[in-house]
Amino acid sequence: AETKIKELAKRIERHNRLYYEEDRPEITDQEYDQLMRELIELETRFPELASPDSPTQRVGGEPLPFFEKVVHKTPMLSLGNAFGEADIRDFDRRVRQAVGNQPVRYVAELKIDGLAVSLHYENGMFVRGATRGDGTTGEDITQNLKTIRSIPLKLTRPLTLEVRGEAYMPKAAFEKLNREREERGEPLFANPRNSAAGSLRQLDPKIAASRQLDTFIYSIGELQGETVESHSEGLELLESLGFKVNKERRVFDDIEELLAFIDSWTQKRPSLPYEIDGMVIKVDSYAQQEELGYTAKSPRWAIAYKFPA
Ligand SMILES: COc1nc2nc(N)nc(N)c2nc1C
Repeated sequence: AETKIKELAKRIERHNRLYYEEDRPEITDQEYDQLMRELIELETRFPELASPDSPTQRVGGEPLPFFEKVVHKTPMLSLGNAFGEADIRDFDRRVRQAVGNQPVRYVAELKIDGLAVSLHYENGMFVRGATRGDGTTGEDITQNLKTIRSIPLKLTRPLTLEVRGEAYMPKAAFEKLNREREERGEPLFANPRNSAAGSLRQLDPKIAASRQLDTFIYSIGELQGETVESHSEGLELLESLGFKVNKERRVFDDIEELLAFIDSWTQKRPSLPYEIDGMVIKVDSYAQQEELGYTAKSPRWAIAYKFPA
């Protein structure tokens, strides 16, 4: 049975890759569902042979009676806001003052309009995921997060770490979901952010599994034994570990070019397949981030530029 389970899992993973990443499935949905049913049946008969990163984890198990609480090891902070160019220049001035006029490199990233989540891995295995909650205590939504295919169940290396990012619903999935709800006479979701939040707060993971949710990971927590000097390197490491990291990020040594980049995204925003509500600008150097530190609720080394509503 063990070889059968391993072989079935491999076949299903290959079909997942063909379907989700290369968009060229080789088998019909019915054949795929048959393979999945076989694997679920074998894992039910031999639970000790079911691996935690089995593709059956993606379909969601039994509904939970309630969500456990999770106390975040380090609080999930919010970002200070900038509403215009002047605020960004003020931020830049404050940063340069605080680091004693060393050269400063920034990373500018898209600010995805979704739900902040924290993902905890032990020896490379996804063990727990939680919502931000009030920043200190969130809800354990591990079962729901396991159904999001862009969240790796097993990293490419057996590292123990925590990462944070945004879970979101692509615009197309949001529109399709609302069309289906309209046909069923159900209330519509107001926007992709609400539908992502609503989907991840369901006690029944099969609902989250049906909602085509996705993620972009944007920060890496404490990490033993790795020497990563900057945020941009951290994002490269996250990609190499198997996380989905947004590609529309760029580093800047010059604030004028950064401002032009922000302007360009203000224009290009409608063309994105997901909603963003701004940009996030971060000091790239971890050493400088340390020097800058935090206020009671936000890092001094980052700021969120909010697009005009
Ligand atoms: C460092 O803290 C953060 N970084 C972020 N980065 C991006 N791209 N998007 C966010 N929403 C975000 N939020 C926080 C609290």
